[in-house]
Amino acid sequence: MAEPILKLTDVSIFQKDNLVLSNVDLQVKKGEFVYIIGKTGSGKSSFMKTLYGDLPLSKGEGTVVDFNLKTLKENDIPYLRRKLGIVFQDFKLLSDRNINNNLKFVLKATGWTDTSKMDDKIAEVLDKVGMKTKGFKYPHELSGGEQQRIAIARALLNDPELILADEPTGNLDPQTSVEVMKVLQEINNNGRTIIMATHDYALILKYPHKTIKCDGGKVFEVIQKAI
Ligand SMILES: Nc1ncnc2c1ncn2[C@@H]1O[C@H](COP(=O)(O)OP(=O)(O)OP(=O)(O)O)[C@@H](O)[C@H]1O
Repeated sequence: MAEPILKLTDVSIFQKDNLVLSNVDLQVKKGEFVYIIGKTGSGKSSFMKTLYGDLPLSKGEGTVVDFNLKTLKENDIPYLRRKLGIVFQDFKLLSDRNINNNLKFVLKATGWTDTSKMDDKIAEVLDKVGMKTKGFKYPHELSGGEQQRIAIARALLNDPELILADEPTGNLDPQTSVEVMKVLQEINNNGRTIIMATHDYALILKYPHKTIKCDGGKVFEVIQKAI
C-alpha cells in the first residue's frame, strides 16, 4: 500500500490575518502526481508555502514527509526542505556561477563534502533532465526551458520524497512547457511524488492527474470535465 506523504486535516491557511483557504482536507500518497489549480489570488502559492514551511500552519493538522507542520520550529525548516525538492516559476538560479557550481552550492549547503561524490551526483541529476553537457554554462547562456530543467535537477539533488513545483511552466511558451512537463512526468514515472500548482489547463488535459482546485477560499478535487 502506498503511504501518505502529505496529510492535511481541516487546515486553514492565512496570509498575515487574512484567511486564504479553510477546511482543507487532502491526502497525497507516495508516487502520486497532483495538480493544484485556481484563479490568480485563489491561494495556490499560499498552499504550497504552507507545505514547505514558509507559512505557519496555525489551524488544523498537517504532516508532510513525516514532519508535523503544526509543531514545526524555525530550526526544523532546513531539515524539512532537504526532504523536499522545490521548483519555482522564476527558476532562482544563481547568476554569478555556472550550472555545476549552482548545483555544488546546494550540495555543500546541505552537508555534502566529498568532491567526487558531489560531481557524480551533479552528473546524475543533469542527466535525468537531459542537460548532461550544460554544466559549464552560466544561467544567462541557457533558454528559459533549459533553466527550468536545471532548477528541476537542483530539486532532485537530495533525492527528495516530494517535489513541490509552483507554476513551473509559468514563464515558458507552450512548447517549452510541454518539454519541462515531460521531465516532471518522467520523474513521477520513476516513483517520485509531485505536487504542481499551475494555471496551464492545456498541460492538465495532455497529462491528466488528480486535480485539486482552490476556489472561494476552499479546496476540492475536480474531475477533468469540470476544469
Ligand atoms: N505576502 C503576502 N501578504 C499578504 N497577503 C498575501 C501575501 N501573498 C499573497 N497574499 C494574498 O493571499 C491570497 C492568495 O494569494 P496566492 O499568492 O496564494 O494566490 P495564487 O493562487 O498563488 O495566485 P497566483 O496564481 O497569482 O500566483 C491573495 O488574496 C493574495 O493577495
